[in-house]
Amino acid sequence: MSIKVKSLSKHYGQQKAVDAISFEARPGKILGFLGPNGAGKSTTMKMLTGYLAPTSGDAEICGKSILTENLAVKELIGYLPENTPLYNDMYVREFLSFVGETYHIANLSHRVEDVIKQVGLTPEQHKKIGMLSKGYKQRVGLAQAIIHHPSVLILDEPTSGLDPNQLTDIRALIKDLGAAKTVIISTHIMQEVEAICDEVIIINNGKIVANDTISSLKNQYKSNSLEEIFRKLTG
Ligand SMILES: Nc1ncnc2c1ncn2[C@@H]1O[C@H](COP(=O)(O)OP(=O)(O)OP(=O)(O)O)[C@@H](O)[C@H]1O
Repeated sequence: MSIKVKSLSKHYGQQKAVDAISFEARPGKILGFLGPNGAGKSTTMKMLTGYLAPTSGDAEICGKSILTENLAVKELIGYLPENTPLYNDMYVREFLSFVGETYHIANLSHRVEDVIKQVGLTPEQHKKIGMLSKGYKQRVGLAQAIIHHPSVLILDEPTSGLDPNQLTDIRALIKDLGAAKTVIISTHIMQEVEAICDEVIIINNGKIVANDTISSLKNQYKSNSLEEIFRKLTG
């Protein structure tokens, strides 16, 4: 298992944003992390990536604890946060080199070259990040998430606000990356889940209400519509 979440919680005052959730994720699978607004998806992702300390519980990323091996965990994970914060005044290559340096990547200029190709940034590679369209900014976000060859990718709504062409490209890229890595992706687009995810977790009010493959959820709820199942479990 490359991700093992053990009774993880985050409380904000009285509110249990994430309430003792446990789940596992393995390599070669894309796990869809679904739930209504405010369900606790981003909070969970921030805890797994070491950006937010849990109130209780723990998680292991490739055997390393998020509580005690925070630095090792950051090296194992590529993270694309919601509303990707990027340095708008930096050029694409400059930014990716900067990120690469923080990971002490050998042959960095080659790696930057490769990652630019991989995410389809070649035509825009000489621009400042602030000049890029949303879809290309998202590609820069993905590039910074994969530059250090992480085993685990955590992507928080990576396709929100993209046009249909960009959407197709980014989904294909995520699917491609998912072949060798463990990928967790949060999204509100059920079509996307059907297109790229192998398994789904549905979270509601900080608790897991479903954790299964799409086909077995459909069987269990006797419905062919993931949207309908989502509404049933979270409405
Ligand atoms: N820093 C914070 N302080 C207080 N409450 C917070 C904080 N961050 C998140 N919350 C609350 O925790 C709950 C879970 O938020 P979270 O952002 O994890 O939800 P989400 O499932 O990612 O939602 P969305 O789909 O809208 O992105 C929400 O009720 C939110 O208001």
